[in-house]
Amino acid sequence: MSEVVRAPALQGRTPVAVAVGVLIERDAAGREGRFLLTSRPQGKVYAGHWEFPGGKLEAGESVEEALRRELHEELGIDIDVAAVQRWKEEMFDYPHALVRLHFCKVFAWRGEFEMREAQQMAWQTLPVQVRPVLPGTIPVLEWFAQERGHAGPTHID
Ligand SMILES: Nc1nc2c([nH]c(=O)n2[C@H]2C[C@H](O)[C@@H](COP(=O)(O)OP(=O)(O)OP(=O)(O)O)O2)c(=O)[nH]1
Repeated sequence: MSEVVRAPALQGRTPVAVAVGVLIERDAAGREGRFLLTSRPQGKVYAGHWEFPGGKLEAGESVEEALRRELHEELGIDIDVAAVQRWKEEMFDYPHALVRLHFCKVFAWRGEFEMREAQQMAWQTLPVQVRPVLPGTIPVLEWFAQERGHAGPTHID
């Protein structure tokens, strides 16, 4: 994926805004544990690559509203917009699009997981065992490594 640029020269292009949900399990003491990855469905770019669930904002939507809609559409779960915690933003220049990823932490959801786009899901810790991971997902794994004091690889190439 050498053509993917993490810090692009923008050249006047407007990035596509994407809301990304980092669903994290917490223990009784509030310590963060496993996080959810899903595979990109067939028919999409990077089909089969693992990522955090989410998708593009529609007109007039906030990041939180888009995330609520996407998680419902893709996974069948419901979240409260007010409980979404903005975490980080990252821009990626893919061959198919320039995207601005709005990564949000989500700790609470309702409903049973249902893979509505025939994707797969996997609860993971570092190092991530599923592969291949989408390039735009790797920074998140690095942020987790920093937060958690994890040394060594974050995923398998
Ligand atoms: N969902 C998600 N998208 C990511 C991540 N990292 C990353 O670079 N992306 C990129 C891939 C895509 O170019 C874009 C998300 O677009 P998408 O095609 O999944 O969005 P969508 O569900 O709205 O798709 P569609 O309606 O256009 O079919 O963001 C990530 O961790 N999660």
